[in-house]
Amino acid sequence: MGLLAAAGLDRVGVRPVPRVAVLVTGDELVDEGLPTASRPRDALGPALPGLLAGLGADAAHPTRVGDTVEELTRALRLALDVREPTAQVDLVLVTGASSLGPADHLHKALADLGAELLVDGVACRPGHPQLLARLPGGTPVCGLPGHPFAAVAAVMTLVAPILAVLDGRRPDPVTRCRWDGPRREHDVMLVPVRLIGGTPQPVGPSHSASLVAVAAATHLLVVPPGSDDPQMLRLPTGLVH
Ligand SMILES: Nc1nc2c(c(=O)[nH]1)N[C@H]1C(S)=C(S)[C@@H](COP(=O)(O)OP(=O)(O)OC[C@H]3O[C@@H](n4cnc5c(N)ncnc54)[C@H](O)[C@@H]3O)O[C@H]1N2
Ligand code: MOO
Repeated sequence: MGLLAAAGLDRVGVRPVPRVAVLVTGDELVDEGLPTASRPRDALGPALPGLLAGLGADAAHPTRVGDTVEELTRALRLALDVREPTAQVDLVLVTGASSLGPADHLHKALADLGAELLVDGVACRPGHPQLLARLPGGTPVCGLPGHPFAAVAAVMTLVAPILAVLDGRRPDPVTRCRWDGPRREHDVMLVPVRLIGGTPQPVGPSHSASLVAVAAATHLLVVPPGSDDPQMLRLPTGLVH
């Protein structure tokens, strides 16, 4: 504002920050205490608002949704059925329901709502069970994998460009680096790294179920099969702060 005033600009165009509804599925998830193998802590409810804020979006309070198609369909309807114009959402994210397991109900819920499926799976690791659909009113829905690092990878590659468009921003220019680290034979590999002296260094073993490596990283490398000059995506600080 100070810069605008100093430049003598009395009128400027503004856009509202894109609003995102986050629906977290998973009856096995717990919200306090130490996790066990069968009862993991919900890591995405706490992680996504900060990560999305770092990408320029407002995702206030994630909603926990039970693992039935009826509950998910109802939650999607509720997220969209907001009368107050300033509270309407521009994008809906659903975690942990886009794969093909018995508790993965997003495909069915979207079909019941008459949504158009635009992307159904992406050839990347982690994060392949991600999807993009458009609901009849036009609102986009992204399905994010339940594994926390896989979900962050999907946010950085699928959700971030959608937010940039909703926000009227140009996509960030593509930044590349040299890379002689691991890559996959068939899928794009997403590797959390720290930039040290301009060179990307992997931040230890990264597993799709763990946020440890990506929380310590500054960038995510997008390494296609056979590539030695992958694209670097800068991770917003919101993931760790
Ligand atoms: N039949 C198939 N099954 C699976 C496939 C597949 O292609 N076919 N892909 C596997 C991969 S890879 C991933 S990733 C997962 C993603 O599936 P979902 O998105 O449906 O996620 P869930 O199965 O619900 O969860 C996976 C894992 O992550 C834990 N989880 C879920 N939500 C959270 C959260 N908010 N915080 C922390 N941890 C979470 C959940 O308990 C599971 O352990 O699908 C595979 N299966
Ligand atoms: O998308 Mo899954 O992460 O590849 O574990």
